[in-house]
Amino acid sequence: MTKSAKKSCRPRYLLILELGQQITDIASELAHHNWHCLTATSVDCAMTLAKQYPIHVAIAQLTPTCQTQVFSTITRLKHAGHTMQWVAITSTPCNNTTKFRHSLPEYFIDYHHLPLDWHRLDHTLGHANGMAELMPPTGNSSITAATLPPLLGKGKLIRDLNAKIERVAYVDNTILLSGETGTGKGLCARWIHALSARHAGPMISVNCGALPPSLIHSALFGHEKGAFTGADQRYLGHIERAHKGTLFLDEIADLPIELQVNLLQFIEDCTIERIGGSQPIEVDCRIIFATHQNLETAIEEGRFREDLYHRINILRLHMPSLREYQEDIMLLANIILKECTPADAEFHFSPSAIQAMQAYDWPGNIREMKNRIQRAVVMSDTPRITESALGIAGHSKEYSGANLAEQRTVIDTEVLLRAIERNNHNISAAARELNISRTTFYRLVRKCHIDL
Ligand SMILES: Nc1ncnc2c1ncn2[C@@H]1O[C@H](COP(=O)(O)OP(=O)(O)OP(=O)(O)O)[C@@H](O)[C@H]1O
Repeated sequence: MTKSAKKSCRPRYLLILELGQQITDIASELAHHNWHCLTATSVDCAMTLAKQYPIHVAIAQLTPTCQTQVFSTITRLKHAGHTMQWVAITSTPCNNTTKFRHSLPEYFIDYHHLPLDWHRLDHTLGHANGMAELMPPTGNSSITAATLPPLLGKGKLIRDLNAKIERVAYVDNTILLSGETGTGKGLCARWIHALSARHAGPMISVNCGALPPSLIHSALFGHEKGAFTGADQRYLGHIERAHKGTLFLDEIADLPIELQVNLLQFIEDCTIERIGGSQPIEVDCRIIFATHQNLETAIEEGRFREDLYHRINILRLHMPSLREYQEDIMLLANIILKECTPADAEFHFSPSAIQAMQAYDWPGNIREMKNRIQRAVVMSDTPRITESALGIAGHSKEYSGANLAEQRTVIDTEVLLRAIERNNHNISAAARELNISRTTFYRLVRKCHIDL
């Protein structure tokens, strides 16, 4: 028992995370050292305990089989604002062959291995607990941008996707992201890199469709001085520059078929050769591929190698198009509107704009939504953003067969809002102008959900 623990009569809570096989019985031993141990065998259980008890320190039993779940549980607890200090328990000392060795410093302040020296472990935990008690409450402030899920949305589709992204981020495998343009493949790749053990290394993004065919080989693999006319110095290609980090190859279906062989070879043996070079160069990077095209069709059309497809199609994440998560459309639109609104201004969507946005197909997905809202904010003369300002008039239910009651509400809302604006928010004047009583005016305001 540490001196501080003897002096204090407050209980010291310790969360023990056991998601895989138990390495050793920590709880019974540490109970003798004045720790109030709370064992969690699932992420939900850990979340519940973290909400109920003032836990400053936690232990995770870390084995190669449960490492991914452990890392993602720690991240989820962080997302929820639970910033306890973590200590790992491993069965053997970490060395060069331990798979999770690079991730340890990311998540843990220390690790102890079997056979455990209980006094040393108690000292580590006591020290962490004492220091944490001195810290001011942080709320969610310790959550960095990199650990917050970037894909906006509260619906099940996006929540599941965010959870899957977290899960794949911690393993070092190749990932394939598919989905329409503007669905957030680039955003997702950056987030995976930020969460991964390679986050301190470079993140190199290459759009395979944007590189001129004559330069693409050298851009990816580099060249030696004098390799071809104009090669007046050595050039390190994108792949080599991604060493120790992440290589994001966007629009992979646009990579010329001859280069797909070189890429496959690199994926197989992790070495490249610069053009004009004679030495294989080892490159250690994780590759994330993305495509908005259907790779299966590209194979049928002879534009994509089947062997490369099988090599990259192992961990695949599909980014849903915006129209697939309708329930989140207004949540996203309001967040984007807030981001675009200058500090001294205020904007809101008109009811018919809301209907039009919900009825619209969004072929360009969130990128299109961002662009439309940004343009509307710049061009609007009034605080009210209409479907015309968004450039999607004709998609609202007003025009697409909504029932009479819905159409009346849309019209009433427009009329009321205009009257309120014209009369500088003087409700009596607005009611007078519309030739209705104040009571009727307020009833209509309530029916149309207008926020006065
Ligand atoms: N689910 C999302 N949540 C928040 N922002 C998003 C989401 N999806 C896309 N965005 C935003 O939309 C824009 C386009 O995203 P991004 O470039 O990642 O899409 P993409 O799928 O890679 O598109 P492309 O296939 O055209 O390269 C970015 O500004 C990004 O921040």
